[in-house]
Amino acid sequence: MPEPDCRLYLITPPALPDLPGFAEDLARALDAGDVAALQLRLKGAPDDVVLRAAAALIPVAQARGVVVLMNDRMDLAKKAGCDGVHLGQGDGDPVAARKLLGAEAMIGVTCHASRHLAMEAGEAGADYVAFGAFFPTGTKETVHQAEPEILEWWSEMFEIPCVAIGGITAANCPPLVQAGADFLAVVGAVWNHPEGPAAGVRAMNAAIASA
Ligand SMILES: Cc1ncc(COP(=O)(O)OP(=O)(O)O)c(N)n1
Ligand SMILES: Cc1nc(C(=O)O)sc1CCOP(=O)(O)O
Ligand SMILES: [Mg+2]
Repeated sequence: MPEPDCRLYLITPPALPDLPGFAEDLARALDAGDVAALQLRLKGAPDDVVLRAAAALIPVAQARGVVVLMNDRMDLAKKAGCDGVHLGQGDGDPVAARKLLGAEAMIGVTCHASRHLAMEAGEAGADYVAFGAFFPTGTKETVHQAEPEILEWWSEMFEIPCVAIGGITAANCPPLVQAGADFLAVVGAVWNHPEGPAAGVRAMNAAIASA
């Protein structure tokens, strides 16, 4: 099947108290539909916990053609054998990440709601720029609010893909898809879906396809 223009980018819940159980949930979620990428985002977890999670989850994702990015930490991305890293504005330099992880690595950069940050990230060699938060979210305290116009502007001006993030659900995502988001990054819409994560992936895929 051809890949859709806009794809789902899944981020792990902030903590994984039952790693074997989560690995099974992840496999079921990825088997339920189209997911382009998985980000390991275990905020505040010790390095050994993150590396153990990576060792359990990377094979599940990669076996299904899903690329795996480490959040925040280019050093752990390298150690764990991730396909790339997602860097926030305080998480390190994309140029240094490229040097460490190599030409094939996927490097994403948080740009909040800033055209300037996005152009800077593009010049630094980012493989995607991420804008958000588009909607209120219970996953993280956010201070920046983005509007769909920034996706429209970016996708008209630049070839580098853009990711939309923050409170995105099947119900509210159509304007982001229509504005040109290449990826929708979600936590709650999948992991907190009332019928389970597989249903969450199916709902997001259906909403993207009909947007
Ligand atoms: C795809 C994607 N976009 C944005 C973020 C946020 O990154 P950051 O601002 O560094 O915040 P934390 O995620 O580290 O709390 C992201 N993780 N992924
Ligand atoms: C990790 C993250 N970064 C954001 C940003 O705005 O940069 S919003 C966010 C949380 C995304 O989780 P959910 O899909 O549950 O809202
Ligand atoms: Mg970060």
